Amino acid sequence: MESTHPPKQLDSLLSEIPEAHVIGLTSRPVADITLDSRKAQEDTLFVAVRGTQADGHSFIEKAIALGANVILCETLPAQLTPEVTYIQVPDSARAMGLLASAFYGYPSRAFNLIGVTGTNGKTSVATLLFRMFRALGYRCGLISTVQNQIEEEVIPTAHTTPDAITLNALLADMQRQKCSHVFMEVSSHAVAQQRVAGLTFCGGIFTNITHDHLDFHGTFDNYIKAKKGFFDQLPKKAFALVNIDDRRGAVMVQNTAAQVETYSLQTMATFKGKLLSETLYGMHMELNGQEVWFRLIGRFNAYNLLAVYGAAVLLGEASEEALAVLSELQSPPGRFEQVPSAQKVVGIVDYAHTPDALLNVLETITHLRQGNEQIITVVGCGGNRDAEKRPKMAAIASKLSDRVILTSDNPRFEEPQVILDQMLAGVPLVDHKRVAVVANRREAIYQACAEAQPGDIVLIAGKGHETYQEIKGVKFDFDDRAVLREAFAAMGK
Ligand SMILES: CC(=O)N[C@H]1[C@@H](OP(=O)(O)OP(=O)(O)OC[C@H]2O[C@@H](n3ccc(=O)[nH]c3=O)[C@H](O)[C@@H]2O)O[C@H](CO)[C@@H](O)[C@@H]1O[C@H](C)C(=O)N[C@@H](C)C(=O)N[C@H](CCC(=O)O)C(=O)O
Ligand SMILES: Nc1ncnc2c1ncn2[C@@H]1O[C@H](COP(=O)(O)OP(=O)(O)OP(=O)(O)O)[C@@H](O)[C@H]1O
Ligand SMILES: N[C@H](CCC[C@H](N)C(=O)O)C(=O)O
Ligand SMILES: [Mg+2]
Repeated sequence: MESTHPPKQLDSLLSEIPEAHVIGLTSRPVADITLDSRKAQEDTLFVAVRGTQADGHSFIEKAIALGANVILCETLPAQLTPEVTYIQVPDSARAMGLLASAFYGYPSRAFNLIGVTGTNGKTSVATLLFRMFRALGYRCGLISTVQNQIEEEVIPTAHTTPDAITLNALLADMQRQKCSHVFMEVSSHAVAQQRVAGLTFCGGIFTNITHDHLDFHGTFDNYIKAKKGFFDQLPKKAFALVNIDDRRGAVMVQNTAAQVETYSLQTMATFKGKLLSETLYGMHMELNGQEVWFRLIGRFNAYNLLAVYGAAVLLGEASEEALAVLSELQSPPGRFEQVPSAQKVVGIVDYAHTPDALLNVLETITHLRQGNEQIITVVGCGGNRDAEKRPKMAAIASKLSDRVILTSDNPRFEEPQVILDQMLAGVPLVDHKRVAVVANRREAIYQACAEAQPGDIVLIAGKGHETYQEIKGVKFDFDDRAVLREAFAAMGK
């Protein structure tokens, strides 16, 4: 994002990073901060970060050639350019977070900032909170996988949690637009890469942790550490609201300074819920003794609703009013989104792209099925992402569906057939006869519709709200909901 912010003096920023070793002038203007050398301009501060593909340190000269006057780095170049100021720090990503926050005038201190972390449920919880607080009359901001939003204004995004500079620029916009509450997803990548360093949160929420992103974190322990890192950073005044039914819930908050509060469907907790009954249209729950009907379904959504309710109460909202608003809210786009058909086939598009999410969604569908209707699942796994989840997701799909069509998700730079072979390897031999492989996602959805009889349930999993399919660096238009609707119509279903 290009900065529209007034220049700052470097001196005033340096107090954020007392550990820094500085070479060169410190009384000079900083017009912008960037971590991409290609975006450097006159008076830009360039941050050299070691990434997964490249080392930002190798682009220092390029940034200077484009006008960068300050370099923030971990290792000094062998040759220093005389007119340039070098700031050497042990962790440039972390220093960047602190500087970005100061550069934009500490926007996160201007409102209530709530971060949501966990493998699944972040978008659901953050979006429900955003919609709920707007309905309660507050001016709100949202930072999520689907989109960023300031009140009515939608700002497209490519990340769940943007980099520290983009993020602080966005938060500064939210401050300018007088938001009082901002709800954001905090991905594990974001914590590991220090994208949220320097932000002041007034609350953190932990939904759950299950298998995902082992390609990036290496081990499950590292993945847990990344998520826990978020709670370790919370200030004393903040709340840390955790799902205590998750095995790792207690670990998340063992070193936090924040006030710990819990939610649960199973045990004593600050916010205790019970799922009383559910249909395809909603569920009936008890929350701290109050019975409420919600428009969302699935036990996983009972957890999400508890988290949202708990956060609202911790933010000072009256319990009855909060529940009244919450009971009217619909699921976010692509989360258990139903696509109706004339012949009463039940179409469901869901963003389940982890083993746990797929299991939850299929268990919910199994629980809701009335009799002999078939469950037909179309699912794939993304390329250039965790490969270990592929056989697991296929195994879950084949165990809990009558018919499975394995297909492509976003292949990115991988060969679709290689991903499909890895998925198929997880399907027990006895189940192979119920599993088809159709690499083309559109054809796979059409095949599922062709096989569906009235009353059957067709689940299209993995891409939810996404409106593209990414193949070899190109994003082609593709929307599961539109294709499913089109397939139903084409077949007169
Ligand atoms: C794995 C990962 O998180 N990658 C992110 C990371 O890129 P990277 O570490 O690979 O960067 P790199 O290409 O190695 O380059 C290193 C540094 O050199 C710089 N560079 C590079 C080239 C050049 O000419 N000049 C230059 O200065 C780059 O700007 C970068 O600072 O930093 C980049 C800049 O912030 C991100 O855009 C990029 O996101 C990529 C596109 C991505 O796909 N990320 C996904 C995995 C992600 O972050 N997902 C999470 C959500 C996951 C979830 O919860 O399900 C998210 O929060 O979105
Ligand atoms: N609390 C939950 N527990 C387990 N599964 C959930 C939960 N909430 C949602 N899901 C499932 O996970 C999918 C993704 O949900 P959501 O988008 O809210 O998660 P997320 O954490 O934001 O994911 P991402 O990491 O991609 O940002 C949903 O489509 C649903 O299948
Ligand atoms: N935030 C997740 C989204 C995965 C969505 C799925 N459709 C895929 O492309 O793998 C990721 O970047 O891993
Ligand atoms: Mg999300």
